[in-house]
Amino acid sequence: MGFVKAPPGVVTRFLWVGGVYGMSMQQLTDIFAPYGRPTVLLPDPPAKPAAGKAAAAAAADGPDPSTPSSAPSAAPHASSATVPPPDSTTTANSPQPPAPSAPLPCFHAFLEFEGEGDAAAAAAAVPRGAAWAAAGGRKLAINFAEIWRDKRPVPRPVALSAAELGVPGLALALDFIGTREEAELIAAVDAAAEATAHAAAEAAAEAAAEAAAEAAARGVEAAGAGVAAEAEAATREAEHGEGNGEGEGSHGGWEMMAKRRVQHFGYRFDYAARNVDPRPLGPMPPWAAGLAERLAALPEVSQRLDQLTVNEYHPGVGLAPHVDLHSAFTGAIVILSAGSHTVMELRRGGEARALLLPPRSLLVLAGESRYDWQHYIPHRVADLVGGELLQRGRRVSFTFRQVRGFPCDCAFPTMCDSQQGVLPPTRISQLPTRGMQPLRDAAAQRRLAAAPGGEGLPRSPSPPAAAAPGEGLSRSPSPPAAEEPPQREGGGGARQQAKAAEPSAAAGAEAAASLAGEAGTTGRGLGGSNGASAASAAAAAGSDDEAALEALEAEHVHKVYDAIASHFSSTRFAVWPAVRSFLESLPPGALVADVGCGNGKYFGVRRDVAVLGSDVSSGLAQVAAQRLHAPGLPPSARPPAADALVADGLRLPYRTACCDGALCIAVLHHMSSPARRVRLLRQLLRVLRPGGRAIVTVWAVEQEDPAKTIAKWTPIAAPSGPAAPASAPEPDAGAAAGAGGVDTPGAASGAGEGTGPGTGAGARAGAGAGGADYMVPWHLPFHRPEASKAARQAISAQREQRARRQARPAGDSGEGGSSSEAGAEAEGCCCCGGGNGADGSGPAGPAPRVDAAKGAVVFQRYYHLFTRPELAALVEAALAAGPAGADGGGAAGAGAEGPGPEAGVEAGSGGGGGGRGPCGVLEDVFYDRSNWCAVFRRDR
Ligand SMILES: O=C(O)CCC(=O)C(=O)O
Ligand SMILES: [Fe+2]
Repeated sequence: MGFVKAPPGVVTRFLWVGGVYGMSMQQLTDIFAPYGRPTVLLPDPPAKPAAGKAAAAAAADGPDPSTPSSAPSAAPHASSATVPPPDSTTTANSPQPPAPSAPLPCFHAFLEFEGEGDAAAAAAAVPRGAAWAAAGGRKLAINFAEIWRDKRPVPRPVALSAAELGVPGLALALDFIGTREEAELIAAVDAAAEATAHAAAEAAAEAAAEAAAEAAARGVEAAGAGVAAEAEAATREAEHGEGNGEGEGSHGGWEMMAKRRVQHFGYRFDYAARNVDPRPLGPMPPWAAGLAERLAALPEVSQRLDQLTVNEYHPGVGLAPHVDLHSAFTGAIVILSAGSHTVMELRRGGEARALLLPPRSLLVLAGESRYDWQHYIPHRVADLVGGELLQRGRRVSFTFRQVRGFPCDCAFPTMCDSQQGVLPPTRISQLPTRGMQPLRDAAAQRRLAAAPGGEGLPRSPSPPAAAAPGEGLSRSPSPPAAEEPPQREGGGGARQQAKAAEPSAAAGAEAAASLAGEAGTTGRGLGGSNGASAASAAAAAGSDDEAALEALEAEHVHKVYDAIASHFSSTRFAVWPAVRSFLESLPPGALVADVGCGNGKYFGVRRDVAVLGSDVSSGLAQVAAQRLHAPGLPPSARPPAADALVADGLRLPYRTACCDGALCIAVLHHMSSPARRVRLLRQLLRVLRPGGRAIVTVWAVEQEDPAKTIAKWTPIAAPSGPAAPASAPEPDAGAAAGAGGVDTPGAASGAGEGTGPGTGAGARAGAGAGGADYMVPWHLPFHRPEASKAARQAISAQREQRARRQARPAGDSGEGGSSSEAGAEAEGCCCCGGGNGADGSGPAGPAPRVDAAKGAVVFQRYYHLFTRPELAALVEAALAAGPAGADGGGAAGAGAEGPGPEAGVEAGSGGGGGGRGPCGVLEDVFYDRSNWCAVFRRDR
């Protein structure tokens, strides 16, 4: 226990007084006597260099690098500022306390007062930075101090083998390489760094000459001088052979981190962005490639290793706790130690274990040890291992990994960034400006462009042409542009992302503040219910007003997915077993239409099947397209045989009968009327060839965890009455009914009446057999880059709506003025967009809103939840009606689909099969984790 300066703002009864050297204790007591006669406490004498400075360092291991220091902000001073506790101050370390009148041998002392008031008065009396007459003209520095209890951890026992450590998936091989190879490897990385530095210096010199010549030619002397000076600075920097610490890495060449240096080969890891730069750096040098191959062949590894990070640690330097980003690297992490031992610790939850990594040893982190435990190296100069003190020397570690192109699907979601695990931020990723500065000037850009292996390296070969899975398929008019990573100008895509993220957070905050202000004026809070204006959506949902339905879906499905595409995509990666087994049931070489493909997560599930993905949200189609051309894919990886385009599922731009299979996963529930659902299913039937099969999944009314789902959603009451109870007819009833044709969908709004065999009620069953409509929120966190735009839009939409409401004559609450919902809007609800009929602004239910408490922009998505019989009956109805266009003539062969044909069916013409009965069969309907799934086949 001792004392340290208190953090700013903390007032205690102790004062830290600097500048006391040569004063006596008596003098100090006298000066401060007017404020309560404090006791003077002296700090420890400086520690004697003992057998163990290192021993002390090892035993009093520095605080865990990841946890905030147990001492307050002045912890670095702890050892020098430490004094024994008051009762032993003058005995423990100073057996001969100085006489009261003897000059003090220390530069600072501590004063203990009776109470905080006395200490505060004394502190206030000391002139800041000026001579103080009462102290004999000395300048005293003054601060509050507080007791520091030494909470430094006792060093934990260090395991010597993987078995002893006992973390599954971890393997340690001792003496994996010999001393000669060890020396060669270290020499190779040093040489690589030197070569890079040299080349960069030459390039910089060239650039400097070029820039100066250019400037001189232009006769702009001043500018020329400026450019030349910059270029010269760049040369100097390059000559030092180190990056500028801002992550301008290259292929080889040391990058300076705070305390250690790193080099990257194959791909560069950007510590500021905390992600791998997807652009390959070029082939690894032979020494690294050879080693990578050898390691890859180990049974514990068994995977290609295409990325190498070399870390250099000097004694006292460690590494903060982290998991290697799941989404960036796949499979095992392989670490070869050279030059010196170190101790690596692994921790999970409150548990931590330490393992000795001797020089020349090989560590493999796989499975649980790689995905679920953080690893780190305590910052020490020596390690106490089995009672023996091992001094650390320069350690160079070689960490080999495989870059991953797709989100992680591991079984350890806690630490999985792909699965929304909470990754503690690293120090570097929190630095406010680092990694965001644009490259300073053209000369420096040229320098980087010219550096071998640097920014100017040719990009990975242009992505292979996407598979052309069918003849005569029309693509979206403008193929989706690759979204990320942006072209970077020396600064890197990650920097741009980081930059983009900053204003978004700011915009979020600004948005929140702005709304908070407005909330004040309306007298309403921010987080209110959406129920009020959800009713306006209900006016459209389930009705037969086609324009209103389209507008509802545009607002509450398409626009939302466009706005949240990349965030949504980051949460969608798990391949559903049911969909996988459906895909596996298809013949090799099958062509599959993935209608509403979202981020394209089913592309490539089967490498011998071509998937044609389409989505009405161009945002999601872009994400899916990016998957095909992802620069993150290692060059050797074959992209899946797939393509992505923007298309409306109700108007699929494909030839009739061209697909062997169809996926329609989590799409049908976004269709806002029974007729539109049947239309979508009939489109699937149309593109299937006879014998082709489809799987359709929808959200079920029977949610597995209703408290976390339905209870949080906003129900939309059907305009013509409440949804039917779940006691709907068994599928067979609907199936039987379906054979007789399809009723007018308008009739379906008579939902809840129940349907029975012989009523020809397939579509009617689809409408009302227990299903229910909801608005389901999506929270787009402020820190997402896309949140900035969304927040601004949400705010301006809300302002407009408010303005419209205010402009309305008093008492006019709109069309629905008599309803309580409209009433609520008329009061000026600021938490939801309202909008619809109430102010004639369109189809909207709740508009996106900024929720300051949740730190997110909240969107509302329209969903229709299904019962089993309802889904079954809907499919039966579509089978009975036949493929889209079958009854409308003409359109089917044209490869394009107008609304006409369905209109015929919807109008009740039914019997698309020309009275020949259903065109196929419903093979199965089953429940899978809150979803109903139907598999059906087209037979003719
Ligand atoms: O240097 C080491 O041993 C560990 C390196 C590491 O964990 C990393 O680079 O992610
Ligand atoms: Fe690591």
